[in-house]
Amino acid sequence: MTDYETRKRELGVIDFSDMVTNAARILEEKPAVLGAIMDEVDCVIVDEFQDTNPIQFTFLWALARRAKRALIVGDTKQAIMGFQGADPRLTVALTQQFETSPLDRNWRSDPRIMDFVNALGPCLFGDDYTALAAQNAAGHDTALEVIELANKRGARSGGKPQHFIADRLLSLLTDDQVTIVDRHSKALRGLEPRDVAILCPTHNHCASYAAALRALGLPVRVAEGGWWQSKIVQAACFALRFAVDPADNHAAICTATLGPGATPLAEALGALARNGRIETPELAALQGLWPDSLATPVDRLVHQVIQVAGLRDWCDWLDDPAQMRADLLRFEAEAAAFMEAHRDMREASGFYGQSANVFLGWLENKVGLKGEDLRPNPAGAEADGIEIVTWHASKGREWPVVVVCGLDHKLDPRAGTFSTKFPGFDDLDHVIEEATLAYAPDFAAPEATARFLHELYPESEETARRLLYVALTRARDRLIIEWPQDDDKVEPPLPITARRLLNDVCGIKLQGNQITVGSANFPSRMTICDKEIPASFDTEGSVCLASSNREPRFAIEKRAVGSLVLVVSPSQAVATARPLPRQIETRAIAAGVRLSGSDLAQATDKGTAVHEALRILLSRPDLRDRVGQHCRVSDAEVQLLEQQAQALRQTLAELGYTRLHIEQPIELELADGGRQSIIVDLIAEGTDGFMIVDHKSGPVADHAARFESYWPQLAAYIDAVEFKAGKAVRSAAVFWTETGELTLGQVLCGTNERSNLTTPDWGMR
Ligand SMILES: Nc1ncnc2c1ncn2[C@@H]1O[C@H](COP(=O)(O)OP(=O)(O)OP(=O)(O)O)[C@@H](O)[C@H]1O
Repeated sequence: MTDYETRKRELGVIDFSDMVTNAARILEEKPAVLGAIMDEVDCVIVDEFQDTNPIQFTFLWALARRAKRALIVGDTKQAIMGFQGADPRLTVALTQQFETSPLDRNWRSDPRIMDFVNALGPCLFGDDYTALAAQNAAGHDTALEVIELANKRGARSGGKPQHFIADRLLSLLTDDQVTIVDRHSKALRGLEPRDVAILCPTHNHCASYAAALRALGLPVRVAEGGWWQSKIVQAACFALRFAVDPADNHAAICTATLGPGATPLAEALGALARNGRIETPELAALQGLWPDSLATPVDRLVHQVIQVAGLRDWCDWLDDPAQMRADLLRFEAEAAAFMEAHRDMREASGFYGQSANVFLGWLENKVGLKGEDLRPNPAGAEADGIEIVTWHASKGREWPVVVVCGLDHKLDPRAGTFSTKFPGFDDLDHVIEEATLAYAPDFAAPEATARFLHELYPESEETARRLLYVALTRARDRLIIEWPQDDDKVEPPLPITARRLLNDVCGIKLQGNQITVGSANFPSRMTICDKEIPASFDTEGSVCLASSNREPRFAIEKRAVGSLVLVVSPSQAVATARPLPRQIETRAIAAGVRLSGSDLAQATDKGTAVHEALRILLSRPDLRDRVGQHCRVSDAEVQLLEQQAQALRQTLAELGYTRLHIEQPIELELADGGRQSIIVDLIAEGTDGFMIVDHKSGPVADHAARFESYWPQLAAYIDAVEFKAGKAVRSAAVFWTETGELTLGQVLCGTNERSNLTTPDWGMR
């Protein structure tokens, strides 16, 4: 661990837990920082407090205890993140030391579900359990249901639990009599797949239930995250990183080992150690994209990377090729979205520039937001499907109909895992200082492992109780419990399962059409399953809920897709009908600026900074003092850019253009059905026409030749400006920021006709 810490320091990097610990340390050691933050905060609110681990707590506590007001919301009954170091005793300690106001009402569930949960509560949590009074009226339909399985989950023949659940959901969804209360209108309406969730203990369970539902043509949303971690997406990310920085060894190793070549890790590391480089065809092809990759727009670069690394073909060799292709398509779509996202929007969320690394940071940030990591469904039109989530991921969520599955899953402590131990929580200011890390070793001899695991059983059982509580409290209208066969194990240690908790701890009994808990009876619909696979699976495919052939109620309506609209960017135009100006002259108008800041490593970042600085200096010279910090450029550079802005203004005025339109957006519909969305850096307006100026931040040697190569782009701007403004563009210019020169030419054609406005010829430049 010490070596790890030292190495991190040497490399100047931090890991995820450092982010929280360092932040907490800064607040502790630098009162001025804490003061500056707290000056801006009126109230600190922490939700889902029971899942806060003590490291996070130290950070949040530093804020909360100095806040003018603090509100902490949590429920120890739902503390299920122990594996991340959360300790429910922290919540208990807090409730003992501060004023609390218990929540004793429930606005979610049908009272018949709540009565059942309230009967189980004291069995699971003892006297600490506060019954929640249901606030909603009882519905008209069944609220509790049990599906009792005849087979054990592992039985080799007959139907599996997922078949019976899928079969039951199919009948519910095709029965017009089944209704639920619409959350918004409060009116009764028919049940739809999106109203239903299946809660499973593990991701593997989720996958098997999804497969069974799909086999019956039921639409499914496996709401587990995983797109970002999908093999193809990770491979694409690393390949992209490598394409913009072939010296990035980490990206090289990951691309070589993850990607199509599947080089063994030892081999890749060996090659790196011996030769300082790994040689694979993919890496060679990716390296070939460099250094052009630094200046290629990200969406185009992503496309090139996928092509040269052969990622699309590789999908066919992976498990679930359709899913992989869908994942990869989303990656491409995200690159396009990144390019299209308005610069201000990106910058507002802290992402400057358009480089590949900024894109990956932007994407990672986006994926981290709730609900953004879902994998696209390869079949499409599944957004309205039945959701399948783990018990853990169901926390905080709710659905009209919830099926709780996998009560037979073992929740025993596991060997080879770490846990955090805290001696006490009396002194909330110093909880972390006494903490220790405990490890449950995994020995070859099971009895040796068992000795260590033995003492973890009580804690695991507590967690199992809370997990069960979370799962049972997600339903609004109908709670369906899959009731597995017992495992028949009688010798201790008995496995910890939710089923055993319900049987042995709560004393649940299933009798006739009711569930009995102690002396209380709860009416419930009982289905006692056969051993055989349900008949609906014999006629596989004949049920017409398949995504391509589903009734409109189950899917997005089927309709012809209109012809695609081409969105065109003039910077990609490679040809124009407009003749090149006959005379092209270049004038030096100011000193050149070449940004040197290490913050702006990529060519595109530098270009963005120059454009942004000129935009501000031309349109809001009064904000000059804030340009340096905003654009991450030095004072000396701001001064040069300011001189350039003044020189531009003056030169344009001398040419007769006194009114400037800075970064003018223009949106056009083209005659051939395309759309053009452009931003012209500078449109200068004079009495009898316009001059357009485009800033270029790269080096320039042959001005006239470069002007000519940009001419299709400038011509597209001219067309657009003439069409929108109805006045002629008299001249066009490129302002080379690196040299402070202006290259300009007289525009030869007159006012454009709308019919002339067509998609510029574009392709790979
Ligand atoms: N005062 C209220 N009036 C009507 N409906 C409410 C009210 N408060 C909450 N609800 C509804 O009750 C449901 C549960 O609310 P919410 O998710 O905030 O509860 P919670 O305490 O966070 O639940 P849990 O911790 O079990 O996930 C939601 O559908 C919410 O819209």
